Amino acid sequence: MEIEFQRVGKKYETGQEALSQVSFHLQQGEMAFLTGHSGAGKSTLLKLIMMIERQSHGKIIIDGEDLLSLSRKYIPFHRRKVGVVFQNHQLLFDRSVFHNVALPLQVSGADPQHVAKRVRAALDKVGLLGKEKYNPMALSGGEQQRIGIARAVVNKPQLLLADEPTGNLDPRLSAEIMNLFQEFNRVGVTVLVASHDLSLIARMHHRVLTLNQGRIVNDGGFS
Ligand SMILES: Nc1ncnc2c1ncn2[C@@H]1O[C@H](COP(=O)(O)OP(=O)(O)OP(=O)(O)O)[C@@H](O)[C@H]1O
Repeated sequence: MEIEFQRVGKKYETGQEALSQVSFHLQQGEMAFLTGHSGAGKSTLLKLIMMIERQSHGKIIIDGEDLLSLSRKYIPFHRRKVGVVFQNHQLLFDRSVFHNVALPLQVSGADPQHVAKRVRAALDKVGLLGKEKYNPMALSGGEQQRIGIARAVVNKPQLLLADEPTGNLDPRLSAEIMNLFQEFNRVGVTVLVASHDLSLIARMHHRVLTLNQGRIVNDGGFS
């Protein structure tokens, strides 16, 4: 899935200008990192892609569609094409690993056999197939994050977004999580990861978009 930002700005109702004149183009199947100081606008940029927020200026084209031209009714369809991973993985601790991963499919009304097949395939990809019946609470932080990733990919999204997905993890687990993203990218998924872990980003050798006070100040490879 292709993403294009053309001079995008976002001003919140509070008057806070979170993004300004942001332009970039992420090709179908590309992987990139988004970095910058706290408050630089990383989460806002991801929220615009997910249509949780709407831009105040400029144009966002995703999968050939101008997001401003999409009506409210279309938002759930748009979101289904995008998998999202958060730092605090937002798991339900009163449900099993299986049910946590199944959630997005159940919301879209898929039949139970299809759900079971997709959930197992997603758990297999993140190395948690043997733990489907566990309560997420019984799993380690790294494993919990992998449940979040399985849930993000269970719909087979063409685009995977992550907001500080390694925030609470040690360096080894963080590298494992990043490798997982890389594997999804290898099979054609477009991946955009917001992170402030510069040393980890440097080791991944992907494109890096750097935000500073809402503006892109660098766009390039990490040398
Ligand atoms: N809903 C909102 N209403 C008003 N201002 C907001 C809102 N969300 C974010 N902001 C402001 O917009 C700016 C960018 O915030 P954003 O969360 O996008 O940054 P970030 O780079 O993701 O930061 P962090 O790494 O701390 O999560 C900040 O000044 C923030 O306070």
